[in-house]
Amino acid sequence: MAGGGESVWAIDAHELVKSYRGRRRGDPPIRAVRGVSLSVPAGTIFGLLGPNGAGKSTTVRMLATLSRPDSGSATVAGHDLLRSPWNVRRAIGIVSQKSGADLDASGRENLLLQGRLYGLGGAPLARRADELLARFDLVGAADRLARTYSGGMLRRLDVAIGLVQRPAVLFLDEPTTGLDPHARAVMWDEIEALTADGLTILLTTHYLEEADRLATQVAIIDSGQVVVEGTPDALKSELRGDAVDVDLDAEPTAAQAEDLRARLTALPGVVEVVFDGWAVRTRVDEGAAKLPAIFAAVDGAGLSVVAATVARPSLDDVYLRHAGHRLGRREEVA
Ligand SMILES: Nc1ncnc2c1ncn2[C@@H]1O[C@H](COP(=O)(O)OP(=O)(O)OP(=O)(O)O)[C@@H](O)[C@H]1O
Repeated sequence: MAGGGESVWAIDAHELVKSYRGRRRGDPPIRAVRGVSLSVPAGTIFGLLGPNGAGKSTTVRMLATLSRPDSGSATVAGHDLLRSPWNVRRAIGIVSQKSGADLDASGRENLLLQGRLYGLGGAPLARRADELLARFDLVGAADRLARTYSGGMLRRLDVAIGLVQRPAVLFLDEPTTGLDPHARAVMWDEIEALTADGLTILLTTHYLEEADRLATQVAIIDSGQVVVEGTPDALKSELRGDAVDVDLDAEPTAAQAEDLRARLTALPGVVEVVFDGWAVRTRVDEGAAKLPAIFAAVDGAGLSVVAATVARPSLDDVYLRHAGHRLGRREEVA
């Protein structure tokens, strides 16, 4: 018997495939997910990243039993997705991007309603609701209609609703889209704290910094396939060197650019030089230590430095390298 909890993997998916019918008759099928495999250790946060249409939602919908894979297999919380979908359903919580809260009910009522859907009731459910209201800092607003909540409060209520039945695995779809920076930081702390109780979270996000901050492991998905997977640090350390950007006092002429490129590439540790208008962007091993030599090269080419920055490669750079383009971000809706 497949019991929840004993498996090392909270989610173990192999070669999931899903196509949709084309929009019109005769259109080829849309291959939304083309062989996605994921292994998520219990008690960790796994970040699924990718642009619009990459196949993230389809992957999550399959793992959450909301859509049947064309082929492939998976276990979620130790239960086989295809053979025991009801067991999977009982072991998971889903927080979609669109709020699932009833705006005409209070926060507390929303939690009680969700609990009843899962067959809970009486004093244990009332206690669970109180516990979640306290955990998500909603005690003061517990008996107010959800429609009076701020965006951050509503998102916290959404997560609380997803947790009423104590799931082993929580699917969190873009939990901070549309939140202001303060509300986002609060939400990040809340999400991080959830894993302390052993909860496993599959987080889909457009924010690379969100995945970097929260996820133990990330997978970048593009055109229905995982293009790269690893810990944020391992992925970033694959990119050699620091990003050293130097703003110049003028756009270099072709001769100056050529001269500067030669001077820079002659320096030990410089692995890339790109001219970009009035700036020169370089990737340099131990970038901070090389700044004086870089400044001297700029001087030598007859140019002056206006400003310079040294940064470690970000998950953004990793994404660019593997997906071949920057991750498009959605407009923020406050
Ligand atoms: N029900 C559907 N019928 C037809 N095509 C669909 C359906 N759902 C998704 N698709 C298509 O499948 C592909 C993958 O979509 P999916 O929603 O999984 O991507 P996503 O990475 O979640 O994108 P987003 O970030 O926009 O939610 C897209 O080309 C999309 O248009």
